[in-house]
Amino acid sequence: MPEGTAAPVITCSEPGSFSRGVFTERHPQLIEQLHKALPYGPEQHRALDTLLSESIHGVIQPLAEAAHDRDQWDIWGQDHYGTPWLEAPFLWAESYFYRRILQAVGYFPQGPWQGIDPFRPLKSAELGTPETGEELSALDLLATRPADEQARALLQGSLWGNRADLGFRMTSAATGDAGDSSLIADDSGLLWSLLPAGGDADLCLVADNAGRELLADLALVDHLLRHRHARRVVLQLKPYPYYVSDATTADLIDCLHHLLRSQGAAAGIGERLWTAMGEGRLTVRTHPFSCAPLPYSDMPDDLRQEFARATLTVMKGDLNYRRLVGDRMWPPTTPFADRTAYLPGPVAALRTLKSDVIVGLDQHTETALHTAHGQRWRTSGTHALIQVRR
Ligand SMILES: O=P(O)(O)OC[C@@]1(O)O[C@H](CO)[C@@H](O)[C@@H]1O
Repeated sequence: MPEGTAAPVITCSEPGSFSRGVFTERHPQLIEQLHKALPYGPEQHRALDTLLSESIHGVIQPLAEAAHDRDQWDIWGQDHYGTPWLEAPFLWAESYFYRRILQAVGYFPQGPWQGIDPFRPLKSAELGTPETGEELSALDLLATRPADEQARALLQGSLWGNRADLGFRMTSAATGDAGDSSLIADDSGLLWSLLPAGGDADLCLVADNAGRELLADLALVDHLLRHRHARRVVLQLKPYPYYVSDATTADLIDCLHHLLRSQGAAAGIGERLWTAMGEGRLTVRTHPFSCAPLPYSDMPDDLRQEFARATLTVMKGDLNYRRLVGDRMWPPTTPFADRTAYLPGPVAALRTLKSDVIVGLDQHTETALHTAHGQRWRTSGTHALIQVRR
């Protein structure tokens, strides 16, 4: 297939497709939750409902005249404004939907709601769940195991932590698929060969969700720094709330406080990471492109240079995967290395499968998955992958 163009772009136009269900089933539930999450006034409630109705039945409207990023979105949206939401590229439309939620609740303009994350109540609730507590307690036992066993377990924790995505769980709870988990591609050996213990690696971790997933990522980062699998870690977070539970700096701080308030091994992780930030061994970046409705192949030069400096870039989660390989219906056997060749430096994807995009499988694996699960394995979050290109 010719580079980058031939596979169909995923849109929401097909009735019954996963992407259409995100707009027609998941988003109404999300807006319902947002109405209840914070004591919004009538204007905010109205704006949320108007957005929902526009996104299902209407055409894409531009951002408000006064929006600080109106010019940027006018460029990104020039091919899409005025067309039905459900016909626009899924990646573009979903990303813009989240930007419009922020407009509806008044997140950016000066005023009483400036900077109030509409998703924060959902994210905070997750940090207090018994499941989160159990996962942190399990770190005590893990700490008694040999370092390489800990490393492998923490990598798996970070990978499967991606299933704890709040947007995804709105529609997955009813599917009953949760027990059927498996790893459909496992390049973890290659990943560890790029991050040997006692080495000098610079790791760039492009984070995904806050809460449980970020806690698992932080436990992994702590181990990598402690055992010198990495000399320095750059953690890329979102500059503002996005895709329900995507991690911002505020979410990182919440997670660090949560770790510090915990008992045992978890508290130690919090303390070491706090120190590592103070010493510059763990740094945080919030590049505006992290919330762009575009694939990483369109990234600006400064971000490209950031990835080029890293010994390894690890991209967490489903959305990052869509942006990394392109949100298209690729033949599943398309090589991962081909789809990521544009990215300077080695890259790893750690992802549970929650959308239709998939590359890098061998024919036998794809056939077996299809025979056992139909198309559900692509979107149900029951399967995961670790794919690495050196
Ligand atoms: O990036 P994440 O958190 O792993 O997943 C984001 C996600 O829930 O959002 C999209 C649908 O809303 C899907 O691509 C994906 O399942």
